[in-house]
Amino acid sequence: MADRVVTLNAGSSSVKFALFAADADWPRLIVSGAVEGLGAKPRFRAAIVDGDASDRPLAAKLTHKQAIAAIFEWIEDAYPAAAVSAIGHRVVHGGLSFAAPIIVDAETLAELREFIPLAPLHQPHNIAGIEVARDAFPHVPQVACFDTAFHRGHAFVDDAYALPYSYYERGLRRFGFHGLSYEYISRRLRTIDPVHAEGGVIIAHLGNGASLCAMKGGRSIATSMGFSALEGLPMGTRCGQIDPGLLLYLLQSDAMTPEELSHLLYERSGLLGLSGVSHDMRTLEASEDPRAQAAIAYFIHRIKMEIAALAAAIGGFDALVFTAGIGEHSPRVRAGVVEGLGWLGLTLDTAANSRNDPVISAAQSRIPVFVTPTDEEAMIARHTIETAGLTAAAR
Ligand SMILES: Nc1ncnc2c1ncn2[C@@H]1O[C@H](COP(=O)(O)OP(=O)(O)O)[C@@H](O)[C@H]1O
Ligand SMILES: CC(=O)OP(=O)(O)O
Ligand SMILES: [Mg+2]
Repeated sequence: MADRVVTLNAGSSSVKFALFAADADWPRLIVSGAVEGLGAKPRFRAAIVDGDASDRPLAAKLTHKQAIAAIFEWIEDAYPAAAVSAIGHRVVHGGLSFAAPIIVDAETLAELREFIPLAPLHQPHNIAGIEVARDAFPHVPQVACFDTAFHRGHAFVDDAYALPYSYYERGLRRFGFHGLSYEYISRRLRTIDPVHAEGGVIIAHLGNGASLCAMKGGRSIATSMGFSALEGLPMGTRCGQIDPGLLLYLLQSDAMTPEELSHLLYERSGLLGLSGVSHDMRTLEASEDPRAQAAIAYFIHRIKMEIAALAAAIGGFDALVFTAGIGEHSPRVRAGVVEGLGWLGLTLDTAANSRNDPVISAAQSRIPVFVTPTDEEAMIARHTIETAGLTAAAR
């Protein structure tokens, strides 16, 4: 039987998982699922490809570790014969040290813990995933796949903050995130539109976390996120671009503690903070509250501004791609962005946009606009198969 690979993608309130077979040119999905609603009303759901689906509530106070343990129990129950050959983890921060996927050992795990303050919504849960997986499958390689890796190799001007140079040398620089998603889209675009894929491409990954990536020849040149996953676009609960002077003001004049400030910026800001209604775009779009509408308008405005800035970083672009929850499913946000960039030569096909078609630009648009579903799980599986050396055995 072909090797089996499990992937884990642990975020602030959910843990997504998947089981893949390593028996083709590209990982073949067998089952995908998630524990969602952690901290509120957690649910477990799983769907077997061409098979049954399950969806059930879980205990209210479930921790991330317990959620991950429940996922492994389910996999072992559902697939007792499926020897798992490797487990791949999305790890959002790899700092300066990790520019490619690696098999995790005790030393790397200790190093990954050092990045927890740089990604407090993700890194602790990513590490918990590795720990639980190691306990459940002690003899199976655990592969860490980094969100930051795709962006390593940026030029100094796209990597630096204008602090004293010694800070740059210490690693206080712009890392960028969502790299597994960008890498996947970069590969997909090569099959969808090979000509434009080699040119300047801007990808808008608009999910709960949101960022933009400017690529050339399929490689990341610049991105809107920086040292942490706070910079750039406003997000579900994160602030995005902000004046550092304002943070100093909150620390000094409001006497906020660093913990309070962190909570404000990561969990009480963004769409939730502006609207006072929700972090969730679907809820905001359905709301008649003027603040919900203002939050959407702000989101669209910042996306337009950041796209124009990234366009300057790569000397103009030949294609725009929308992906992730909002990018794939919100005609309203995409219309706001594309119509707002009409001066750059983008023209929307309104009907195609309302259908979430793969191409939403009009025939006369100078720049084509795509809607492409992302697949971080498949990218993790691919890296895991390669890093754990399963490819040759599987083919
Ligand atoms: N049909 C839709 N219309 C508008 N927004 C949507 C739709 N479906 C999903 N979204 C939004 O996508 C976001 C979640 O994106 P997703 O990529 O799943 O996030 P995560 O970062 O948790 O992986 C939420 O704001 C959600 O409301
Ligand atoms: C890095 C990041 O923001 O990830 P997510 O979109 O999964 O929250
Ligand atoms: Mg995500």
